[in-house]
Amino acid sequence: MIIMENVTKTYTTGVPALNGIDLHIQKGEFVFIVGKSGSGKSTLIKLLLKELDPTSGKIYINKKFLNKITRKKLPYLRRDIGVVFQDFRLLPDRNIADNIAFAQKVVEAPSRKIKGRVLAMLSMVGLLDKYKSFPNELSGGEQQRVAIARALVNNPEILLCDEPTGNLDPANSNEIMRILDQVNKQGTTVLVVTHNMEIVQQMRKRTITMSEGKIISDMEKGGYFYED
Ligand SMILES: Nc1ncnc2c1ncn2[C@@H]1O[C@H](COP(=O)(O)OP(=O)(O)OP(=O)(O)O)[C@@H](O)[C@H]1O
Repeated sequence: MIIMENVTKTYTTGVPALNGIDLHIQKGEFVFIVGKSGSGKSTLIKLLLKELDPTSGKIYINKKFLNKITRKKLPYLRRDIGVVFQDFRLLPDRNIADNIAFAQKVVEAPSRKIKGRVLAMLSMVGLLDKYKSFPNELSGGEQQRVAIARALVNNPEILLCDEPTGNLDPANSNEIMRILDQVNKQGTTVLVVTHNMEIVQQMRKRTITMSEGKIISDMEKGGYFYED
């Protein structure tokens, strides 16, 4: 599903942000990626989305060889991957139903199908009654639930979350994790970058620890490498 082979990324500054990453993630896994600030987590996410290309090494997603995907074919890759960010990134001038529908319009789904899918997604994140609200009328936790609904509306095989609970209090963070767990149990592969070690401990999922551009531990069920 996701394969990285000896992947290196060096920015123009010359510092290797990723240095020899070997990573295999199977379909249906739930994986946390943790590590100190600057350890290379966001760079790894950007490579998976092909926002950046590796300096060396190979990346495959769903058997697609990312190194060889042309810019023109990028939308096909992006259909396989939903993304959720720390800062939600909703469109402020559209209500939440339109925020979610927007992602479907981008892939040119028929309008009847869009409506049904948007309602199904809103129901999944428990926000059916708020479909006409605008993002600024929702709490942070609710906005993140909308962002998850938007990321899943095209039924991607993979959901990438970059610090999804970074702006949320513990109760909202737990609710987001409950939804991500449910999404994973329905078959979506879920990858979560986080600094929230409490959540990592509670969830007991595969946890990869990065340090200085390398994977320094890869443990089942919430084990991670303590670094100080
Ligand atoms: N655009 C860039 N140009 C040059 N160096 C960069 C760039 N982006 C990141 N870096 C460097 O690459 C390294 C890895 O950064 P990255 O953002 O991937 O870390 P991170 O683990 O996601 O950090 P954080 O937890 O703070 O988000 C750091 O040394 C960072 O300074």
